[in-house]
Amino acid sequence: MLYFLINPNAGNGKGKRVWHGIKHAVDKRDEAYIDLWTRFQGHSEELLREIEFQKGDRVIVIGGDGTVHEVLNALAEKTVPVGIIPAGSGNDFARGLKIPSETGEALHKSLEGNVVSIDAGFLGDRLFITAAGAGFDGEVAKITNRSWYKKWFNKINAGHLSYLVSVIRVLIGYKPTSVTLKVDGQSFTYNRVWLIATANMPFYGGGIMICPDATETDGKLDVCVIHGVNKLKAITVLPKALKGSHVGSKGVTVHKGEKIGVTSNRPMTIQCDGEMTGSTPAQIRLQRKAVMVIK
Ligand SMILES: Nc1ncnc2c1ncn2[C@@H]1O[C@H](COP(=O)(O)OP(=O)(O)OP(=O)(O)O)[C@@H](O)[C@H]1O
Repeated sequence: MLYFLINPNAGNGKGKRVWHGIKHAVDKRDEAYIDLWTRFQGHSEELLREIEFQKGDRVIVIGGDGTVHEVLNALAEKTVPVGIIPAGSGNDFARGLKIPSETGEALHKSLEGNVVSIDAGFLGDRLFITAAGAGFDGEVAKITNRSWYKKWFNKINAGHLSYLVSVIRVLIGYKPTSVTLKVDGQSFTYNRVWLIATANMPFYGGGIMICPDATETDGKLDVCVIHGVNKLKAITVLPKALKGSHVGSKGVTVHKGEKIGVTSNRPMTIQCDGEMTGSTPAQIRLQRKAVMVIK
């Protein structure tokens, strides 16, 4: 069975529009399908956990990173391949997998693409697929998801600008803190830490290439620490991250590992796949080949 999991409100209504745009093509195919519609946060997980999947079943998500995050959490223990038709405002998961942003092409890819197993990160028992970040990016995720302007920017198809506005807002009041980072048992202490991003895939925050070398099949998490710089310098580092050219700059250190521990002097807000998920201290680990995706 083919399951379409649709978040109608992803991308401020784009999810619904995308489904209506492809329904005719889906109906014309021979394969039976069921369309599942999410109604609230967490609903994807409820819907999918009720299904007894059979061999050969697939789930195609129409939504953004938040919906993908929920779907993969529900399917982590199961061998059900997941395709994606991007309909959110950030779509970092689709971008990282090089899924076309054009709906028809993404549908074709979801139906005919290759099934591959990819790694996932875990913060406790919560799975993340793109990145988990503590500090500055956690605050940005928190205020973006609560903001009035996210809807507004989505309406004009400029979802990434919501993150940019939030970055500026957080930058004004953010106070960096000292952090002890443990990477596979080795300890590192950093002062004036702005953020620690633990990435399974290169992009987060709507196209920011925070860990350009992160690969979802290498059995490692890439950890980017931005530290030891004042606000003025941090302002110059952050825009470089849009292209991944911040790596190598003063105040940017990258590690790779499977088990990451973060403790900080002041609690740092944590986001997983763009959703606020608590605060430090945190234990993060990589699980190899944890989920199956279609790409
Ligand atoms: N019917 C619904 N109404 C409101 N929110 C919903 C609904 N269905 C799911 N959600 C929640 O909407 C949130 C945002 O969804 P999603 O991340 O897919 O879209 P987005 O925020 O526009 O895109 P992105 O995360 O890529 O920026 C998710 O946390 C999801 O649980």
